[in-house]
Amino acid sequence: MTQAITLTRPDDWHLHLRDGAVLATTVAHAAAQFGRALIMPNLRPPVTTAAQAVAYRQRILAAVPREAPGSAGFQPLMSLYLTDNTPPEEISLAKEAGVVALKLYPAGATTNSDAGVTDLRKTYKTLEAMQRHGLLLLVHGEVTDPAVDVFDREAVFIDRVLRPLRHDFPELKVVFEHLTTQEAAQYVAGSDRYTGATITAQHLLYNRNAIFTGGLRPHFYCLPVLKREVHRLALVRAATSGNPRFFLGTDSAPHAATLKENSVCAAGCYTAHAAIELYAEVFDAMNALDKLEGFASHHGADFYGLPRNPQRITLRRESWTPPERFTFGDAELKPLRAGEALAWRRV
Ligand SMILES: NC(=O)N[C@@H](CC(=O)O)C(=O)O
Ligand SMILES: [Zn+2]
Ligand SMILES: [Zn+2]
Repeated sequence: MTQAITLTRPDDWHLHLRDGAVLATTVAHAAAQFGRALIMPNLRPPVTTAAQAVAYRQRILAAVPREAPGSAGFQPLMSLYLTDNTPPEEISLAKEAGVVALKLYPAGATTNSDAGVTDLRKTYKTLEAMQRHGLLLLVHGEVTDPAVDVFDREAVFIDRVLRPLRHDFPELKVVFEHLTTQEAAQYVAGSDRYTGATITAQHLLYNRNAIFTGGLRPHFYCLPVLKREVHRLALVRAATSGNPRFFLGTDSAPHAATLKENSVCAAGCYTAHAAIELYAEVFDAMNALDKLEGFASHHGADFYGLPRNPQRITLRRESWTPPERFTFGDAELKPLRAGEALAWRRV
């Protein structure tokens, strides 16, 4: 049995840090393991301009714990929230400001998506500018049509939105975020080098039974929602296949515990406290620890056209139990697997 593995410092290509006092917790967790993270713009109000992204980046950098070994070099990569009205001129400003991507939230699809896109046609001039300037489009891939079953919304998105988009913008780099279905994994595996995808730890570790074990478990509720076992297995095969289209994006999405343990539970799982450890469990279970570095540390950087991180991290096979809760501003945050043992530990 492998007792330790050393890999290139990984990156998180899909991360929610939120803003304000909670950055002390969310940034510290991410910076401790990741070299870079692609920061999601769904704040309230959303990050829609280059100037807002630059200011948000400064607030994140100010929260990096400089004294913690390995954390000091943490680099947040910024994205803008695409709206029906994002002017094409904002794209060159974004490019100059170092913004790397725009995020498509179909209006109403997920947390803080009410300012999202109502009709992709309205954004075509902006998408053209993105294709021209080499900014990526990151998509929350679910339709919002109330007639479509919640568990089918990702698969329907592929046909209704993604295929036409790919046809109209063949050289726009698109990341299909947080895959949850076999259909999505197959679609990405069969597409060209302009399409990539992130996969979260929770979608690799759990199927939808986790939400209902012995009662309703809000901390397993995220969007897109966990699916059947056949889908989980398809995602595990994709992640451990070595295919460079698939890479790590935790979608760690913190919400105050009171908003999770609520009659209307907020969508999002918090995994940033032990993300690489959770992924290691999955790869280990598949006897595929040799594929972890590609998925976690190489494929995403290559897809984004950025250098791989020069630093390395080491994980040891050692059981440890993360805390039940973290401080989250003046609230509490309950992480995935709170108080449950993990098999791998960062050295
Ligand atoms: N994944 C989630 O369930 N929630 C995310 C939004 C998102 O990534 O869709 C959040 O911001 O809370
Ligand atoms: Zn999403
Ligand atoms: Zn997300």
